[in-house]
Amino acid sequence: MDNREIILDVKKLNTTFVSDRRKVRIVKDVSFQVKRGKTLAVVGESGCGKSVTMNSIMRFLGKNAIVDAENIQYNALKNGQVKEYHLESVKDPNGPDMRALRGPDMAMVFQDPMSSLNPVYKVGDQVAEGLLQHNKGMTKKEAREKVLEMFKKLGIPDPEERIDCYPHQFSGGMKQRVVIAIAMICNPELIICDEPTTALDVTIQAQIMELLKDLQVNDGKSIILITHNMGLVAEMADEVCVMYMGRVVEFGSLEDVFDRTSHPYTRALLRSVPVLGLADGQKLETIPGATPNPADLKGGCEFADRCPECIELCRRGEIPCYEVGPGHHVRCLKYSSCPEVE
Ligand SMILES: Nc1ncnc2c1ncn2[C@@H]1O[C@H](COP(=O)(O)OP(=O)(O)OP(=O)(O)O)[C@@H](O)[C@H]1O
Repeated sequence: MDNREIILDVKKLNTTFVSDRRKVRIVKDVSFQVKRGKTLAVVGESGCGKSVTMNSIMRFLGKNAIVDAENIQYNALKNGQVKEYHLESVKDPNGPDMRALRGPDMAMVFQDPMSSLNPVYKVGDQVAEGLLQHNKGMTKKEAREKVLEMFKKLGIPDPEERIDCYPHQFSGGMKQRVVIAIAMICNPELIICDEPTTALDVTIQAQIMELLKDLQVNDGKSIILITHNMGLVAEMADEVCVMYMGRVVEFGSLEDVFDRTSHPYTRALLRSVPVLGLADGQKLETIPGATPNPADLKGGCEFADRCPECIELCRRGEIPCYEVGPGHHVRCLKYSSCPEVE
């Protein structure tokens, strides 16, 4: 697949946090691709490293994080031409290279709108800030017009009045629309949404998801959606990346992961959430055991202690990833007769 089709290519991403006492590797050899104009859902239990993976790509982590990768290639498509950016070689996470990309190319929407908005500034000014920063010649009046246009597009009612309000004057759903406006205002190609609706009630959740789907389908945006909600995955995702303890354990199309589920962890994860409702008398299952502490891991498959199909070999060395079908990758020795993925 060429760079036109792939907007983000991540290969062997590792992130380690360093404290005064020890180093803990949280993200381990993570590889995945995001197709242009498609939605990739990233799922897995709390603490498996989904946010750290995305924050490593965006270089949002603090000084105690060591980010290392073979490749973090962002392929911008502007005026029909592809331009490659190698984010793995960016030295300063807050330097001009990353700052130029964040906003006009890649943007992030976080879970809690309140922590993304500054309570003491008018929402309109917060949305305009990115525009003015990235378009040096733009006047405040022109920026205000663009913000009004964006508010209308995102379904914020009475934009002329709302633009001069403060965050506390907005409901949760409206605040999240403002956060999406901040992410969208510079027209990025790739939007990373980290559980964008977790803090919202169910009806508002559906509206925000519809908005994101519309941005993907009608504006051709590429979306990475981190979520715990398998119903949302089924509705939104073209491809799914399943993570467990900092590793990608299964990656494939929505159909691969939902209908041809291959990794024992994905199977357990799908059985533990009501995807399409349960049959009469059927109980929701839980995954036995608990996620181990990342600092206490031994060799072998991280899921071994909780896996019903574990064999002795699973506890030794690194477990390779196998291609069980076209583009369907599974990190499990059950598939060792399939070709190994690098
Ligand atoms: N700045 C940090 N310093 C040290 N450890 C961290 C830091 N940020 C995250 N971690 C650890 O990294 C692990 C993965 O966290 P992460 O937030 O990526 O999980 P997640 O899969 O996104 O979980 P959730 O679904 O709950 O958001 C956790 O064990 C967390 O404690």
